[in-house]
Amino acid sequence: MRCRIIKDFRFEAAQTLPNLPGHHKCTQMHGHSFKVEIAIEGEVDPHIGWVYDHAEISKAMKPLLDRMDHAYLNEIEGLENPTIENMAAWLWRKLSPQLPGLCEIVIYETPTARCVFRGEF
Ligand SMILES: Nc1nc2c(c(=O)[nH]1)N=C([C@H](O)[C@H](O)COP(=O)(O)OP(=O)(O)OP(=O)(O)O)CN2
Ligand SMILES: [Zn+2]
Repeated sequence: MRCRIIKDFRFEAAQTLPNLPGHHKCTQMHGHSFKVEIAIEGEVDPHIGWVYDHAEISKAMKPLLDRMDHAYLNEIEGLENPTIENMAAWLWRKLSPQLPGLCEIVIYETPTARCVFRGEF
């Protein structure tokens, strides 16, 4: 049996988007309450009854959340231009070596705006 497991995370962070035209409001520093969904797909172990412990996802995310939460994202190496698209790609590069079956990362920067990334570089 194959299943997709999804774990949600939240963090608060500040950002500017430096590559936008100067008149764009997002060139000003501002903050978001980000939500991240990490999805893993795989075979369910027939004895244990799970793909793998979703605590493994939390473990892999912890150092990344520690860096991003209440941070100015632009100061993090690789996030100098922290659009949600670039943030999703950054997370993918960090997580994929540790999380077999990683299949989708969704980042919400507001309740109505999100990016879905499936590892297609
Ligand atoms: N494709 C992307 N578009 C935008 C991004 C992004 O990362 N990828 N980011 C932003 C800014 O971060 C901005 O702060 C988003 O804030 P928001 O209030 O959602 O901006 P809007 O004016 O577009 O939202 P409304 O719901 O229309 O008020 C912008 N775009
Ligand atoms: Zn923003």
